[in-house]
Amino acid sequence: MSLSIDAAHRVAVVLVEALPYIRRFRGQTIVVKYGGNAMVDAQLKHSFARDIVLMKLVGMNPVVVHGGGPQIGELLGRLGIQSRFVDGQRVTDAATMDVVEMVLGGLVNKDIVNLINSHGGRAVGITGKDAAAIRARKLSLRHAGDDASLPDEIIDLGHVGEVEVIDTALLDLLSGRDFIPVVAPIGVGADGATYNINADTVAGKLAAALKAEKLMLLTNTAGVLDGSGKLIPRMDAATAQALIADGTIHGGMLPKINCALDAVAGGVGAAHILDGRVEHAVLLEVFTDSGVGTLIAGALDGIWPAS
Ligand SMILES: Nc1ncnc2c1ncn2[C@@H]1O[C@H](COP(=O)(O)OP(=O)(O)O)[C@@H](O)[C@H]1O
Ligand SMILES: CC(=O)N[C@@H](CCC(=O)OP(=O)(O)O)C(=O)O
Repeated sequence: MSLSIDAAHRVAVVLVEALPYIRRFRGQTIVVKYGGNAMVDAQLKHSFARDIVLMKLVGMNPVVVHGGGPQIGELLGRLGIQSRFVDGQRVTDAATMDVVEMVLGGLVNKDIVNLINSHGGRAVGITGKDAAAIRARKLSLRHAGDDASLPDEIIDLGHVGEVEVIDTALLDLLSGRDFIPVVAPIGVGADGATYNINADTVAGKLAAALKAEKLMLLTNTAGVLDGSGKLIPRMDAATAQALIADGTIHGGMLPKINCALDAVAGGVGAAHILDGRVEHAVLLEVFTDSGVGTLIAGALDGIWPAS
């Protein structure tokens, strides 16, 4: 492929404009949670893969964490296994766990690896079992009842896990050797048990463990919306808590906000909730001052301290 002089000139102008951003993020880790529409629409898939490859080429260290809830649901449906969610978490019995591991660690993970590699990247897919990168334990979900004098109800979600510790050795090795890690949100217990973990949660914990400069969570809205449906461009922890309390933030946005808040409290520079329906959402975030979507700033931004 060769460019005309006109096209090459346009490319040169753009590259020069991008230089300050490339310099700023060179050598920095950027964790991207990939899911929602960006993962099913063919055109968006290719634009996402190109963004990740370009980030790597200019010296950033992208680490991709992926979801796959709809894909798991589809195979469970074909197998006639019912799924039930409590607070956005899939109740996971042994048969469901097998399907989750097959779909996330197999189909979805390798599809993303293949996609990135088809655009010239060198992606390596892992689950949290590889090198025991994601050590997990069983999640005990607490539910406060209406009567505050009674103890919280503990809900058993089966093989759903929470992250105990992230071992970054393998991820560091891969990123350091120019590979792009693609991580499926499966954890492993000290006893070798397999755990199904919410992908947003894994992305947040991974970003903190890798001391990432940015955590980007792609979703299917413009970002976090206020009560009248308008995008909130910036948010601090207090505003987020107020919007959760009054119900403006609910459902699938809850784990995203919570993991974004955890990540910035854990030292990640900033977390962004981005519109995965927009082409090149990831690059738009990196190459603009104002950014796109909702920014939850961390201590490194100097806007407010991590709690
Ligand atoms: N305040 C809010 N702003 C934006 N989306 C919200 C808000 N509160 C709840 N949501 C819901 O959260 C959804 C995103 O979560 P989810 O569907 O789990 O995303 P994904 O599949 O991308 O992980 C949105 O589509 C929207 O329905
Ligand atoms: C415990 C739990 O619910 N795990 C999720 C893991 C995948 C995921 O989080 O995928 P999305 O990001 O596409 O929702 C699940 O089983 O669906």
